[in-house]
Amino acid sequence: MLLLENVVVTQGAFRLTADWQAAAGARIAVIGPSGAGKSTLLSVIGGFFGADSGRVMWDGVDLTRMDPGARPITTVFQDQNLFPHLTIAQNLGLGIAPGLRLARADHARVDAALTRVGLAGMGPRLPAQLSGGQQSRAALARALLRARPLLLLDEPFAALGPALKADMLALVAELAGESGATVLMVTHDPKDAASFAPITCLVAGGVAHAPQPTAALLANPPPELAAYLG
Ligand SMILES: Nc1ncnc2c1ncn2[C@@H]1O[C@H](COP(=O)(O)OP(=O)(O)OP(=O)(O)O)[C@@H](O)[C@H]1O
Repeated sequence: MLLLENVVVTQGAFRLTADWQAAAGARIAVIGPSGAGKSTLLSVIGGFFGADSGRVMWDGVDLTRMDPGARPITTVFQDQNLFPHLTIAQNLGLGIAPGLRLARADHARVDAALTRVGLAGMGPRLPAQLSGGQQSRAALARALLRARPLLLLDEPFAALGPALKADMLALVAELAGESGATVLMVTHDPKDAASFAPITCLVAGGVAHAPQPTAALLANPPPELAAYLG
C-alpha cells in the first residue's frame, strides 16, 4: 500500500499537499492543470524532491528520507532516460546492475525483456537508431527489469502519436497486471486516464486529491478540472 501521510511540499511560493493512500496493484492516473504540481507529486514519491513535512510510506516502510535508488520505485520520465552512448541492451542492463557487470543469465533476462516489448534483436543498436515509440518500449523494458513494485510514469508517452500511445498504455497495463505493480501515471489526456486507470488523482488548487473513480470524475469534473479539460 502506498501511503502519503500529511505530505507538504513547497517550491518557492508553490505549495502542494497530499494525504491519501492507494492499494498495492492500483493503476492511478494523475491529472490536473499545467503547473498544478503533478510532476512535483511524483518527484516527492520517487525521492527526487524532499517533502517539507509528512511521510511517504510503502507497505509500512517509511521512504521519506531514502535516496531515490533505495526506494522500491522506478520512475520513467518523458525523455525516456536512455543513455545515448550505450546500446539498448546496455541501457537495459543498467536496470539489473548499475555497474553493468552482467552474468550470462542477466543477458538472457535483457533479451527476454526486449522480446516482451517487441524489440527482439535490437539490443546492439544505439537509442538514436530506434524510433520514438521503440525508445519508449526500451525505457519500459528497463523499468520492467528493475522489477520494483511501484512504477511512476511522468508523461512518458506524450511525444508519441495517438495509436502508438494507446499501444504503450495497453502494454504498461498488461505488464503491471502480470507483476502486480502499482502505477501512477501523469497524463494530460483524459482519454488516457479513462483507458488506463480505474482511479485518478486530481492535482489542483495546491492539493493532490485522494484518487477517485476515473469515469465519475471525468463525467462530472469539478470546476478546476472542467476549465482545464475545456
Ligand atoms: N525550482 C522551482 N522553484 C520554484 N517553483 C517551481 C520550481 N519548479 C517548479 N516550480 C513550480 O511548482 C509548480 C508545480 O510544478 P510541476 O512541474 O509539478 O507542475 P505540473 O502539474 O507537473 O505541470 P505541467 O503539467 O505543466 O508539467 C509550478 O507552479 C511551478 O511553477
